[in-house]
Amino acid sequence: MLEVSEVTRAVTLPDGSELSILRGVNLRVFAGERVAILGRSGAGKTTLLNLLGLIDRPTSGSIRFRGQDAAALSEARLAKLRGASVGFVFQQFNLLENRTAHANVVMPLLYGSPKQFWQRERLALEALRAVELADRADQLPRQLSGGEQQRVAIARALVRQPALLLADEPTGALDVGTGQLVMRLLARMSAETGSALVTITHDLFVAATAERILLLQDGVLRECTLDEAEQALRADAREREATELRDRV
Ligand SMILES: Nc1ncnc2c1ncn2[C@@H]1O[C@H](COP(=O)(O)OP(=O)(O)OP(=O)(O)O)[C@@H](O)[C@H]1O
Repeated sequence: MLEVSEVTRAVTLPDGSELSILRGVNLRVFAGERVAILGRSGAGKTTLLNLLGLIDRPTSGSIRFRGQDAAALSEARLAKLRGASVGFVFQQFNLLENRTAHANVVMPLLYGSPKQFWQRERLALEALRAVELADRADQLPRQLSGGEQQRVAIARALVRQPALLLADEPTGALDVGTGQLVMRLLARMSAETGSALVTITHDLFVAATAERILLLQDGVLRECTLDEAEQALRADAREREATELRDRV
């Protein structure tokens, strides 16, 4: 479904030097799979998410999405593919504040197929029912708890039945218990809809809910067990602490 080969991403800093963020990322995600990408702060997780979600283009390497080479598509075709095939869930929910839960979920359907457009009211209500929030459809985000807002965001992400659901620190703004409920809901929804779920996180508990764990470190991705990921993150943290101490003295 998604095939990433030897992808690099570099940015030019204000002083003219190049910062190499991703140095040769390889990844295959199959339909319906649940994958976690784990990495410490600054490892390049958001940079990678923007590439997987067809928001940015790589500096080099290739991204194939459902058999199509992303590099060969115009901006307009890429945006169309993204709208139809990728759903996003963010740490801060990103709901429109002055729109009801139902109106938020309707939003992506305004840009959908003619059938999705004409059936938008019903489809949005069904999506809210799937996350058990149909009875809160007419409420504004501020009238909902954090966990409920994230469930609305999940309904919005899935309402066009995307092949890929990308979740960026989806539990980051929630307490532990609510975060677990949200992760269980994401796993259930991905199983029910057949969407692949790629969750980007620095939280080992969140990563533990995936079928496959990949660690982003030194600009590359490698598959690992939860124990290996934990050790690598600990070693990273120790190294950073030592550097900070050295810089202070
Ligand atoms: N456009 C840019 N210009 C300069 N530096 C950038 C740019 N984009 C990313 N970076 C740097 O690249 C590194 C990776 O950034 P990124 O946001 O992808 O990390 P992350 O793993 O998502 O971090 P966090 O978990 O803290 O959000 C960081 O050091 C960041 O400062």
